[in-house]
Amino acid sequence: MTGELSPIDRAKFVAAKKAVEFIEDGMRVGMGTGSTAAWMVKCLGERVRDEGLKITAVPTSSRTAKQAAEVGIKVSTLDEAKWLDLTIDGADEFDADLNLIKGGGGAHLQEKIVAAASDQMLVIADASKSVEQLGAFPLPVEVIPFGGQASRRLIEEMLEDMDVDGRIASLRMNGDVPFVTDEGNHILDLNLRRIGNPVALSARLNQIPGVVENGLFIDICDAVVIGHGDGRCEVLDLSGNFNGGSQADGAGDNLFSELED
Ligand SMILES: O=C[C@H](O)[C@H](O)[C@H](O)COP(=O)(O)O
Repeated sequence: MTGELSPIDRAKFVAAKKAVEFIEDGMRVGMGTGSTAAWMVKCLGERVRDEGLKITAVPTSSRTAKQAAEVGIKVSTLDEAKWLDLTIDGADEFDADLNLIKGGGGAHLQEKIVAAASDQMLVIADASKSVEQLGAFPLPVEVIPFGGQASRRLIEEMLEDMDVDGRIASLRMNGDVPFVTDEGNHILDLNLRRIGNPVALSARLNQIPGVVENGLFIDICDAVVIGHGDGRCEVLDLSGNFNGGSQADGAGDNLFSELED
């Protein structure tokens, strides 16, 4: 099955496989959204099926809920679970402080709510997501459809005031119509190129009335499992909970060779 994977999918797979090893029986687990998180859902489904692992699983999107059902994972809502032990999710970019850009798939609102309600957030990513400075990936901002033009103008004025590089907010489209999130909102993508002060930018964006949430995850992520195309993975852990505190451990692990079917 995994033998036909491209290097990028192999990297996502090994990161996901490694991450689900941290899930223990009885845990309440948040399941992220996206192509990397989809591997995690698949690997988790295998543990549920093969080991009888018992978990409370909370999806971060309708897409993930559907994938979970397909692999036999019963899902709960965050309100039913009340609080989570661990959330595993992908990211569009991460920096050395483990600040993130998320929302490339438009799911960052539910993802941020779920991650914030978790004791730990573990990100899974291929090595290309590692950046020195956030911002090359367009920053997603979820806005309510009402007054969308005014919100866009307020965002662009705020970007000008902050003197950032790119000041255009592009409405994300789905063919000929605006993309609609699970919460019925729209997404504006900010082409900033580099984000000098993510803390200030995030705070100012969220002060704009029509903004629901932006895709900057600051001080939320505890560790990143980084997958490589050759099957190696490593854990960048600032929390000490995932590899005993070293910053990059397991760089020599080749999970892919162990796991190839
Ligand atoms: O809205 C989508 C999520 O934030 C994803 O986790 C993020 O875009 C990364 O997705 P992928 O794993 O497909 O690159």
